[in-house]
Amino acid sequence: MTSDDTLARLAAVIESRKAGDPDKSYVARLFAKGQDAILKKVGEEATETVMACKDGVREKIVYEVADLWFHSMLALSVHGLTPADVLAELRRREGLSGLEEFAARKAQSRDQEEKKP
Ligand SMILES: N=c1c2ncn([C@@H]3O[C@H](COP(=O)(O)OP(=O)(O)OP(=O)(O)O)[C@@H](O)[C@H]3O)c2ncn1[C@@H]1O[C@H](COP(=O)(O)O)[C@@H](O)[C@H]1O
Repeated sequence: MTSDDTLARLAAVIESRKAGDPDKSYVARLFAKGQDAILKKVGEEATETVMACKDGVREKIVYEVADLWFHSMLALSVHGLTPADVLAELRRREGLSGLEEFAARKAQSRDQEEKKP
C-alpha cells in the first residue's frame, strides 16, 4: 500500500491561506465569512454528493466527494483539527465491527439510563 500525503499537504495550504486576502483566496474568503458559511458549504456539498450518487456518474461522484472532503477540512480547521485526527479515528476503528461497536454503544447508554435517579 502506498502512502499519500495529499490531505496533509492540503491541510497545510488551508492553514497558510485562512488569514489571507479574501479577494485572492477562496479559503480566506470562507474563513472571513465565518463558521456558518463553511458549514453551509459542507451541507451543500453533502447534498450534491447524494445527488451525484443517485445519478450514478462516476466522475461526478468523485468531483462532489472532493468538494465535500475539502469543505469538511475547512470545518475541521475551524476547530484546530486536521485530516490526521480523522485518519487516527479511522485507524482506531480498524478491525472493530460496526455492528459490535453499535451494540456496545447501545449497552453503554442503557447502563447510563439505568443509573439515572
Ligand atoms: N481543493 C480546493 C477546492 N475544492 C473546491 N474548491 C472551491 O469550492 C467552491 C465550490 O463551490 P461550488 O461547487 O458550490 O461552486 P460555487 O462557485 O461556490 O458556486 P455556488 O453554487 O455556491 O454559487 C468553488 O469555488 C471551488 O473552486 C476549492 N478551492 C480550493 N481548493 C484547494 O485549496 C487551495 C487554496 O485555495 P485558495 O484559498 O483559493 O488559494 C487550492 O490550491 C486547492 O488546493
